[in-house]
Amino acid sequence: MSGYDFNGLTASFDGERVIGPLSFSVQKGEHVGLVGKSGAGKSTLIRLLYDRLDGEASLIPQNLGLVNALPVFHNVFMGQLDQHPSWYNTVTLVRPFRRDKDAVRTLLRELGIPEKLWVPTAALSGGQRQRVAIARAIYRQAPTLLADEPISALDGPMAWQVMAMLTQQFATSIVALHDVEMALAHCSRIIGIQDGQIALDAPASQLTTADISELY
Ligand SMILES: Nc1ncnc2c1ncn2[C@@H]1O[C@H](COP(=O)(O)OP(=O)(O)OP(=O)(O)O)[C@@H](O)[C@H]1O
Repeated sequence: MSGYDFNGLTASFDGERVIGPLSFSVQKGEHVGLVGKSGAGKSTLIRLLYDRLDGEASLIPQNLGLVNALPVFHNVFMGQLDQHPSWYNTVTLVRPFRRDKDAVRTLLRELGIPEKLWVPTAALSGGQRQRVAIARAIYRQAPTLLADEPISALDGPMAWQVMAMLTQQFATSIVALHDVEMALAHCSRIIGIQDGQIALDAPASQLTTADISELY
């Protein structure tokens, strides 16, 4: 894979255009930070990109998409559901295999919540739930990450650690971020969205927070 060409992206709600038409390319190895004010269209764009990548990407949606009644282990394992035969997934629901338990426990340890392995996600805090969705995305082992505000519920040091982990684990990423400084520190390229259009597209190394603040 050398990268992705996204052409003619559009989205409308109730007949009103909220994205595009816009086009851009992402090279393998790029870590793109999507920034822009609330309502600019970042979440809608992430969903469009996810549809275009058709299963090739790991997704961390803003609403997390966890199954509250199931333990953390099973929520993380879901990242690989489509990579196993159905008998394997059925057995895992009742009696998970040791190698999967070990792999998920290791991930949770890196994310600071190893003791939550068998806790239903309904019983977790917002930041802990967010880390379960992050673990599920990493567990999928896709080459590319699409994430919508993946660190919004994490405190400073954990948010920093998770962003470093995500850019290390995924060869390529496109991540919507409210935190402009975090985007500048962890992303190689910044795309600014304004009213559903690309208003800024530049290497992070050439931008300051003041450049980006013009979008808000
Ligand atoms: N399901 C929906 N039905 C109708 N309008 C929607 C829907 N989802 C999003 N919109 C509209 O589309 C526009 C873009 O929304 P979107 O959630 O993509 O913005 P965003 O940049 O991700 O905002 P935030 O930073 O607050 O998450 C907004 O005007 C919003 O009101």
